[in-house]
Amino acid sequence: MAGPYIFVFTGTSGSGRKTIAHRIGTELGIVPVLSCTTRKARTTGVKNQDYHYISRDQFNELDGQGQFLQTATIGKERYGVLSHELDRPLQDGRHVYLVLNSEAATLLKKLYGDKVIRLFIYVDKGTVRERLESKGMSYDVVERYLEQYPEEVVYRKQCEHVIENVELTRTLEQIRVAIQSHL
Ligand SMILES: Nc1nc2c(ncn2[C@@H]2O[C@H](COP(=O)(O)OP(=O)(O)O)[C@@H](O)[C@H]2O)c(=O)[nH]1
Ligand SMILES: Nc1ncnc2c1ncn2[C@@H]1O[C@H](COP(=O)(O)OP(=O)(O)O)[C@@H](O)[C@H]1O
Repeated sequence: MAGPYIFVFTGTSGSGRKTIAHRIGTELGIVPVLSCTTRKARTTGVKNQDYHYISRDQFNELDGQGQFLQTATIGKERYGVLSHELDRPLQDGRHVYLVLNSEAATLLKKLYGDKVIRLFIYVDKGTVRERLESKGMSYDVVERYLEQYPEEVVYRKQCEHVIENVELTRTLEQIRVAIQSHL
């Protein structure tokens, strides 16, 4: 078996990256590496599945100790991946997956090279709005996602796989095939 690989789910916000990543990760036994965030959990997500939700003080303490591989400030909130959470499973020879924006995906690619496989997930803007509004996502978040869309969508050109998430079952099948082509 090749690897271990770092599968990075990236793409446009609200396209289904977290949903798809956790479904496929669980199915294929790939280790999730969750980011820490200072943002509050949303009622529309599965708490503790998406992030390690920590306080700003905790974040600053970990940051001061140099424990993060990288950090980002998005809006008013901070995000970061703990180095040991990524390196430990890799040292054990286990494949991992993360859900990250393009900035963090690019950094991982620079650091880990061919080990990193980026899966770019997207849907059109109208679908983002429709899906998120129907799930009760706040107006502000939906607007922010739509505003970021033009900037985020161009990153697909640099990713190893690009998949439009129209129908979930079909998307999962496409992702499964993409991942298994590396294993
Ligand atoms: N640069 C960076 N981005 C991250 C990290 N963790 C998560 N992200 C991305 O930052 C964005 C966070 O925005 P947010 O509105 O909270 O979106 P959501 O968590 O995807 O619903 C998403 O695109 C995440 O994939 C990280 O450690 N570093
Ligand atoms: N193929 C799909 N069809 C309909 N709804 C979907 C599909 N994929 C994901 N969703 C829903 O879209 C919303 C956004 O998904 P999420 O995984 O949070 O996206 P992201 O992580 O890219 O922001 C969630 O409510 C999720 O259940």
